[in-house]
Amino acid sequence: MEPLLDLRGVRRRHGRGAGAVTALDSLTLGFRAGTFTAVMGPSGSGKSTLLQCAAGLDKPDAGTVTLDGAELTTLSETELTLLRRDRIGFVFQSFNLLPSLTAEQNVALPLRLAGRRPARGQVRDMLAAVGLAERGGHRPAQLSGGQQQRVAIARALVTRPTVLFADEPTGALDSTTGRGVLDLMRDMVDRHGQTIVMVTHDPVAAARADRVVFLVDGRVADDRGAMTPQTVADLMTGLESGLPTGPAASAVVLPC
Ligand SMILES: Nc1ncnc2c1ncn2[C@@H]1O[C@H](COP(=O)(O)OP(=O)(O)OP(=O)(O)O)[C@@H](O)[C@H]1O
Repeated sequence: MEPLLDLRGVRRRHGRGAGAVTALDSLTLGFRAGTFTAVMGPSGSGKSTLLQCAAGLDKPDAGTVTLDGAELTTLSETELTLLRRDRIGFVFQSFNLLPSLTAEQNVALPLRLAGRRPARGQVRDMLAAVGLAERGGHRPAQLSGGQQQRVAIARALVTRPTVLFADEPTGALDSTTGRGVLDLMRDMVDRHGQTIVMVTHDPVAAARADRVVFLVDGRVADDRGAMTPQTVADLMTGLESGLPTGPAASAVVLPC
């Protein structure tokens, strides 16, 4: 099966001259429809840059990013804006809800920005799908962190995006609340065939995914199917110390 999202030879450098940093180094990765992928790696390994390039929020210096047949790197700014608006959902660690709007208004925002009047019940159904049917009239300050992240997920999904990107979606939540948000994302994949790519530092979160991709220095150091939290943690320890450890050690490809 062709990947729904395909990055080929993606290179992204930040800064100029001697201080320039290679965040992504000829990275090639494909993501199939209806799968939940976790992206892990040491700090500075390029995880956020990967998400930003894949979501059309940042432009690679070289290589291609293709989303459902559309080659992002060839699109004009206007075309890219429309593609991001209609086909990409993004969830951040810090929720990024508008504080003056109710949960319902926050969820309706992407539709309104697209000039679309939400269909009757569309926003309420989305809030119900994330377990917040009764909270539509609440403002973010009246909701817990976990509830705010659910609103952010509802807002990201209301346009029925091709891919949902999540950058540390549980990073600001306690473990119980975080588990609830992960249950929700898992459910979106299992029941609705949503494609999700999530950056996380948390082995427990990564273990909820179908696949775990490990980055080191902007390259894929390992790429696995579903893993246990312990195996993820062992692999991460090996990558962070620069030495392979644990049962997964034989598959770790360390950078030269
Ligand atoms: N706007 C920027 N300007 C300069 N350097 C940047 C910029 N964004 C990222 N970098 C550098 O690019 C590299 C990759 O950064 P990135 O944020 O993608 O890594 P990350 O794996 O998401 O890190 P973390 O886990 O700490 O969030 C790092 O060395 C970072 O310092």
